[in-house]
Amino acid sequence: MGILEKITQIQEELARTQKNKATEYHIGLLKGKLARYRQQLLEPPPGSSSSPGQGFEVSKSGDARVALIGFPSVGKSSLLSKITKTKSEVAQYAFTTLTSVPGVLEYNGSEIQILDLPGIIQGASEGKGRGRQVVSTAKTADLILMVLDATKSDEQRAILERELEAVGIRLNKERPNVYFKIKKAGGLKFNATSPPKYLDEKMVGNILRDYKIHNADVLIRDPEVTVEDFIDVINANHRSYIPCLYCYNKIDAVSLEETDRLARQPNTVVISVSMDLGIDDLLERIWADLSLLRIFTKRKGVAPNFSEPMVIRKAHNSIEDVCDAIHRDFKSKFRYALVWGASAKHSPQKCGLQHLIEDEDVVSIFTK
Ligand SMILES: Nc1nc2c(ncn2[C@@H]2O[C@H](COP(=O)(O)OP(=O)(O)OP(=O)(O)O)[C@@H](O)[C@H]2O)c(=O)[nH]1
Ligand SMILES: [K+]
Ligand SMILES: [Mg+2]
Repeated sequence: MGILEKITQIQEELARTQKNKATEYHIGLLKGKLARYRQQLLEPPPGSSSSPGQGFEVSKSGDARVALIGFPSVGKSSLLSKITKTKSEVAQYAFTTLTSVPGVLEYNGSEIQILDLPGIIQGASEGKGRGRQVVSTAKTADLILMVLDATKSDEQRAILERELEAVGIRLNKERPNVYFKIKKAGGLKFNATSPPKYLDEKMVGNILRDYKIHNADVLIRDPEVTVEDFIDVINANHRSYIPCLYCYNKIDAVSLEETDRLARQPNTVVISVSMDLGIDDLLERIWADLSLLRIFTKRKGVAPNFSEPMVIRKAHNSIEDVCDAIHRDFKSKFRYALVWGASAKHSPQKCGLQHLIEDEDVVSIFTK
């Protein structure tokens, strides 16, 4: 039996198994198997050196990467052509775009790479169309912009989410708070900081055995961790946690009421590329969701250049991170920094490597 059939078989079994206390261990095991087979499906065939995304790779450039993901003809290429200087072919027929087309969005002094991609359809993660390459490319993005057609049914959103889920992408989700370490001996050591609601030692042991893992330390640090989350922890190397912004295009073709309903969904923006509606709002949201910070570096006696910020990630916002971004061994020469702006208690504040900066701070670094 091929992997695809095995996957279908498990999905069918999951669908017909009633969820209750007696079946929960079996369901957990099935979910673990399903994740294992999906992973095999994504691995390149033995002997080939090609990665699943091959043919699509565009080198990363700029401060961050945004991937446009959506069904055919929702307006991905129209959007790329609108917000960057790149012109990607636009047409009424599906699958106009056949490869990845990069463009550069200049925003807040930063350069954001926008990747226009072919449309994907249901079954993409299993290899339909160019789906596999598209979803693998999505994995490399700092933000997924899911482009949806406001005139189409609500179902499109859920179908696309499932396709991305199937290749190990987790949208708008934190990595599960679980400590997991495979050992050489000692059996399973299962602990939890407070009683987990959806997991226990037997469940975890069953799933791990199916993965042929017999010795491991498991510490569940969050009682809300589910079976799916735990399976993600086992497969951590193949999981990407990526923010997703849902963007409904073509609102010119639906009623105001419908536009309003769509706009109220979480993490959602509504636009019309052809009527130029909502584009500024979209760019603002892209910027916010990328969690980037601008800092202006200043040399002694010279005013900072406010048109050319240095762009770093909010999650890595110490002076040490700034040094690392300038040069690999810059911090070995570091003496102190002077900081002006929101993060400074007084202006300027003299700071060490651990100081955390905020958006639009001005920083002067003094070296040995
Ligand atoms: N009504 C309306 N039509 C739009 C809008 N934006 C794009 N379109 C039309 O939608 C069709 C598809 O646009 P594309 O940009 O080629 O769509 P795509 O998502 O790149 O399509 P594929 O590359 O085939 O996946 C074209 O006929 C566009 O003119 C919009 O805001 N409103
Ligand atoms: K099209
Ligand atoms: Mg296109």
